[in-house]
Amino acid sequence: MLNIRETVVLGWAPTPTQYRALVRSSLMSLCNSPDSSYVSFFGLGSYVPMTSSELPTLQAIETLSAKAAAALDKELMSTGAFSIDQLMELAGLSVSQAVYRVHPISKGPRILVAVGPGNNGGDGLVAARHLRHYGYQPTIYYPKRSKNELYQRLAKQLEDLDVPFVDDFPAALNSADHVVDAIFGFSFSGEVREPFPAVIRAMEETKIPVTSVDAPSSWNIEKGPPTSGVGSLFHPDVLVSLTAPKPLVKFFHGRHFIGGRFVTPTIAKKYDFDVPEYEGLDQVVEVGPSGQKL
Ligand SMILES: NC(=O)C1=CN([C@@H]2O[C@H](COP(=O)(O)OP(=O)(O)OC[C@H]3O[C@@H](n4cnc5c(N)ncnc54)[C@H](O)[C@@H]3O)[C@@H](O)[C@H]2O)[C@H](O)CC1
Ligand SMILES: [K+]
Repeated sequence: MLNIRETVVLGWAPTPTQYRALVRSSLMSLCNSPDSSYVSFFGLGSYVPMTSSELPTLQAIETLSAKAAAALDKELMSTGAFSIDQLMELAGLSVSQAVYRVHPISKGPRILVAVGPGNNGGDGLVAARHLRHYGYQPTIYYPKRSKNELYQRLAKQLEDLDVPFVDDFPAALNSADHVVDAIFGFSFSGEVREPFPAVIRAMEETKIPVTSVDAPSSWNIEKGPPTSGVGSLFHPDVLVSLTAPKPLVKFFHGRHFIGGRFVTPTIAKKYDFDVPEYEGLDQVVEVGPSGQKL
């Protein structure tokens, strides 16, 4: 959409409704810009009478709390009639597509995937398989292997593709071109327990780009990065929010994608978020700071 200055230059006279939309979208981008003093400088809000509900808030992106995300997951697998395998396959496929977009093979094929003990880790295992089929060379760090049959099958599928599993994450980082952080998602809570503190520290310090699955691991789902200690300096370059962003996104400043193309309009309405506009075959949509499609 054109911004206010562009419309003035073009000499186009907007109708009151169009003007209102322009003011709103300009305010939205200004509010989300690092220099929000522009808002008062232009005094845009005073040109058109706007109700308080029309005025954008600083963080307009729609988010799902950890509790709501877990309830939604449960609902998809009960009334929604999905199996966990299906959801995880689509979640992992989304992650693989986001990695393909931000880190094409020409930037380096070696993808180190850090896999946690729960479903976030499962998304990472699925993403690694797709990345392998795209021609990348994934390596898996999976220190807390689950006995659950689903994860065992996902690991076997990778072994059958000769994808290596390694025990030393910091060492593996030395020969990686990109990292996928699939350690913890929306069920993470408290302080990071062993053996993951060293892994989070390595991701804090590395210069290699990191893509986090659903949440930067170690961040509180509502409050973002810990104020001190492990994870307080962890700022991944890319985040793939699954189904809908979690509240922690307001602390995230990198490239942000939404994936998990399986939500029905009815479920989205019930949980009060919009399904993003996926294009064509895409399993991810890149969004800006206020959740708008880029
Ligand atoms: N609908 C969707 O969008 C889907 C998302 N998926 C992914 O699933 C995760 C949530 O998975 P869940 O199994 O509930 O939990 P996590 O993977 O986040 O982690 C649980 C795991 O971690 C351990 N743990 C928790 N806190 C700590 C800690 N402080 N230190 C060490 N370990 C910890 C806990 O014991 C468990 O073992 C979601 O984010 C998406 O990525 C689904 O794949 C598909 C549907
Ligand atoms: K993660």
